[in-house]
Amino acid sequence: MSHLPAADLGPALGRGLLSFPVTHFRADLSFDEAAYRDHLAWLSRYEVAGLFAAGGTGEGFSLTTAEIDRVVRAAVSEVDGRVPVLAPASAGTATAVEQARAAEAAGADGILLFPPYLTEAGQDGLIEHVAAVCGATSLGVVFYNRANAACGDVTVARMAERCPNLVGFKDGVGNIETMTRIVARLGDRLTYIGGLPTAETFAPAYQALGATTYSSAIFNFVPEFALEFYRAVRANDRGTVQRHLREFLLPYLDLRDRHKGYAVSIIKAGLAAVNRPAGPVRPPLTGLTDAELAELTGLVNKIA
Ligand SMILES: O=C([O-])C(=O)C[C@H](O)[C@@H](O)C(=O)[O-]
Repeated sequence: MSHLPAADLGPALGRGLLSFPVTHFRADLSFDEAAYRDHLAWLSRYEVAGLFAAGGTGEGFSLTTAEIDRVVRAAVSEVDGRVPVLAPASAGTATAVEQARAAEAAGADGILLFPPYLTEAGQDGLIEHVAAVCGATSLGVVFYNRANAACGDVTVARMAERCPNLVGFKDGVGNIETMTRIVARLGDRLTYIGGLPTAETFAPAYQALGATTYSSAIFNFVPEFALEFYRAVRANDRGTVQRHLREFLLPYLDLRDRHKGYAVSIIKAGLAAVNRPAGPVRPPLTGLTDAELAELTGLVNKIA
């Protein structure tokens, strides 16, 4: 099975917007592969630089390893080589290693390495975690800096030195000094990805820090708007960026911030709002109320 060489993955991702599709569930919360594939086929009309299957927006944290494998295989087959497909490696080191190997066998082009759950860890432990996963695969690996895997510049430099196939750094923390330090220290060695919830909000600032791309969850349900916003950011078109922030993104954030976990739930609600339902979210997430869904539908209709 041919994969994108690890050295080519980072530059490829840096060239356009990144898609993080939701994972479709039936009413009984089982994976609805047909609906998922249909969604990817619909999104394939729009140009992106990479697709991250079963990411955070894809509720990868609520899937079993066997389900992740099914979702990744469905994505690989549906995308059919048009753009790189990245698969998650998550949880503790042993599970993440297993998932990285399974992703390579499934034909994915890269790995998004999530923070290990629950336990706190020091910087040396995080380096060992990353080295174990990178060492288990020939695929390019993007490190997801967030929660209990937040790293400083020296740590990231040590990871990059030790792991030639560590190709990307996706930031979900939002510390400007740390990002500045990392980009100054590592330069072009890594591709930098804005990866905070509703990454559009931070995109102009992240571009100034060196991130040419970001993960877009809203691309799931307003793909044209998401791409227009991305192009405006890349072109430094501040007028368009600020208008889109005022007209859609800021009221959207107000709705998203009403409840913990809504950063993901609101994406499935958005799909319901555009008549492309993706089913419920799995616990521990909860769905939006009917009134909130109506508000979101109103917002989406304003930019349609
Ligand atoms: O795994 C994920 O879904 C993410 O990394 C985060 C989202 O795509 C985030 O950037 C967003 O909500 O736009």
